[in-house]
Amino acid sequence: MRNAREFNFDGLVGPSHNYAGLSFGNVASFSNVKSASNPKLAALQGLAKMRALAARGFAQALLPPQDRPNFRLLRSVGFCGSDAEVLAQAWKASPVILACAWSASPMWTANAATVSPSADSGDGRAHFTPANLNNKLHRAFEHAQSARSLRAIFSDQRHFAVHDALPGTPAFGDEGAANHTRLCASHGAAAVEMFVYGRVEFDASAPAPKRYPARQTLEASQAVARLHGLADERTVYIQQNPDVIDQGVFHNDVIAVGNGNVLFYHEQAFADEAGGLAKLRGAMAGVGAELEAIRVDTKQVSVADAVASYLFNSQLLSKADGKMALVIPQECQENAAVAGYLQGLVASGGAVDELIHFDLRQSMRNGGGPACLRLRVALNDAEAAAMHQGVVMTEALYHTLVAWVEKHYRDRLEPQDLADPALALEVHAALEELSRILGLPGLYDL
Ligand SMILES: NCCC[C@H](NC(=O)CCC(=O)O)C(=O)O
Repeated sequence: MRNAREFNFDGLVGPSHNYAGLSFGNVASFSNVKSASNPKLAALQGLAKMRALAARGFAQALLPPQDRPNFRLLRSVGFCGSDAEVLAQAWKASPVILACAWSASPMWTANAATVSPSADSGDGRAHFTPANLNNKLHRAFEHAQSARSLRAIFSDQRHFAVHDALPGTPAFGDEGAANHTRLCASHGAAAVEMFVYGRVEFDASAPAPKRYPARQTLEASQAVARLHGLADERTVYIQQNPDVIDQGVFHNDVIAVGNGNVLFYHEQAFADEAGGLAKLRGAMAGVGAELEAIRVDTKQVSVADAVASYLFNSQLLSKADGKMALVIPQECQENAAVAGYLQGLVASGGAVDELIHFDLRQSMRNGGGPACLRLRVALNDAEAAAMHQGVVMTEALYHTLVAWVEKHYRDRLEPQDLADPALALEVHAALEELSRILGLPGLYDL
């Protein structure tokens, strides 16, 4: 695969972004439950990141938000009547189910799908498997629109295959690219695909967390690898350390990030660090790449500081000069241990020589950092030309979307606002206009 570039598809934050405390095991989601959110600011913060990275020459695109509230979900669990009546009944009977139907969680596109570029797959096409996200009610229905959006953008079946999500049952718990990393010599070269799982459904003796749920199973990772036709010798499965899941590391991308031949990770990330790295090194030798492991010790940065600052939920981006930039949330600079560590990292002469930081506070308060907000899709020139162009970030699209956000988004949402039928009408109007802006007329089933 020549001339490949890695596109980052950031989630455009939807107009119903709110703090509902829906993600047990995600510390930020739980600590900010029922506080007031600012959807307008959230969307503008996300757009500012996309614009800045596009302006730096990184390939940048977006995935659209999803239709909310999810009336199909609300009606399927017995709320009935007009839309306004459905909202009123749900608010009275179960505000938490109502919040699930409103969640803007599709903004975290690292969980939208797992992606295997054409250089890795069995049939020379780029493969996408939307994640079923079945561990959480508010996320378990995202895959239908994720598949629809991906099929609209990657519609050319000569180049792309978008699968259906895995069966939505605990054995196949799948959280997408948040637990998946490619390690390779360059984006266009065949890579080793590393899948990190939290538990094994059919092996009761395998370690598992005790306090918080493990959302990704080995069985799901293996199924995705099969669907994508990945070669066994280039596929590595590594178990996440169950103790860090119990400390709030609900996805591997909260404690490790990889890019090119670099794996940046915390010493406690994996159940068997030495064994996992040996498997990676062996597989990478087969694709002519040598692993550069950047290991952060607990005495440098504790797991608690990693979770609070989201140091590892950063984007590692390859620059034209061969070095890498680390895209971090500003919380990293507000944490003394992490800020000190990062200063040393960029001064060390290693792969990472630049820090780019963003204010993503609105998303961070729900446990989503820079890496959660993006889905990586490595594409060669022919594939990049074949995908829908209306989602590629440009200065013009940025300004159009800022005006669209200013027109349609509220700057404050509190729990009781989710019972307001006017909000549902506002969201529909916004999404209808968005599908026109993006040039995707059939994007939503409105
Ligand atoms: N990759 C980051 C995902 C963050 C996401 N948070 C949430 O869904 C919080 C929603 C809320 O509590 O309102 C999650 O935990 O899956």
